[in-house]
Amino acid sequence: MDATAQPAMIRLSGVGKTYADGTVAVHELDLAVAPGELVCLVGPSGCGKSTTLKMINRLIEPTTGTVEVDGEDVTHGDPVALRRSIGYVIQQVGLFPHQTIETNVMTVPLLYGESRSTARSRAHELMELVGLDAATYAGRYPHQLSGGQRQRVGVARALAADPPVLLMDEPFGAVDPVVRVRLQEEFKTLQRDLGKTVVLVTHDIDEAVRLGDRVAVFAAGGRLAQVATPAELLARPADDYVADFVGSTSGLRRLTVTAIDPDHLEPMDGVNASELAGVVDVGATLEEALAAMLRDDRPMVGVKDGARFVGVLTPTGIHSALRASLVD
Ligand SMILES: Nc1ncnc2c1ncn2[C@@H]1O[C@H](COP(=O)(O)OP(=O)(O)OP(=O)(O)O)[C@@H](O)[C@H]1O
Repeated sequence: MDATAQPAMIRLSGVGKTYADGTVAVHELDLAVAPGELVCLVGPSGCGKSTTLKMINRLIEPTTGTVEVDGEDVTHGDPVALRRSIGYVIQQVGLFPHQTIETNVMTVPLLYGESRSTARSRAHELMELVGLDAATYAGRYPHQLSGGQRQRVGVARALAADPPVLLMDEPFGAVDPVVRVRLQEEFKTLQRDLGKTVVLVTHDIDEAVRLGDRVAVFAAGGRLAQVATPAELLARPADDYVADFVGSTSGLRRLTVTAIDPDHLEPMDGVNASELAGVVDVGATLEEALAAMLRDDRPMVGVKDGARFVGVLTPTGIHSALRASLVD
């Protein structure tokens, strides 16, 4: 995408960062993030992802280029006001250890001058929003929560000021893989519902393609190798570096990001319902359809559009859909 042409909530133009010791952390980066979009920055360790994120909220000042948030050049404003308008979630959540969860989440509303009772009810509302039962957890201390629950509190606290923009640095990095996938799915739904603009740093390509509307792949020296939708990135990596980074299992990952296409369904006629491995919605991914077939050990899954059956999907249909996504 041309970083100067589209409407953007966040626009980085020619942004570079060279540290005092001469390390080029980010090199002439152009990236525009649309309102409500979730863009993942992914790449190996040390390629400038965190530096990029911190230049958006001015925890780090760029050496070159401009950073705009909602049309304002952030280098000209007050950095404290800027940081209040941008939620920031990091891996080690940074909760206050000697304060209860409720007090941790109330910090931001109180900073904004809310009364204690309004701040408390806002904190409870936010806890429920991220899937934590306020009655159970409000009075607990951070060490009495699991890693995944602490991460939820971190997200609740970042949402407390209702910022239009959230920056997240490896937000799900500290939790085990099973909890991680659940948090990712819940976060994606929450982000869609709230319409926040999100830039999320991860080194995990699976997380990036699962969560991102678009994925920006970084290479050493803070060079942007490709920005694309997950499906495009997996089907058409821009060069050998990206192809290698998305890996030899990119075919499997494409199952996760490719939706069922009604053109690849077979008619329902003559199919006995007992032959079906359940029913999925036409908006489901190929991964969900294949998972249903493997789970029930049946070679086809029914596909519904609302209440209406639109056909059945077989492994051959999945194969055709994957091939078609390569030539689209
Ligand atoms: N204060 C600093 N002074 C000098 N070099 C730095 C400084 N901070 C970061 N760097 C270097 O800048 C480069 C980019 O670092 P950055 O933290 O942005 O990478 P990253 O992609 O987020 O890495 P990771 O995935 O390991 O967190 C690295 O080579 C790092 O060593």
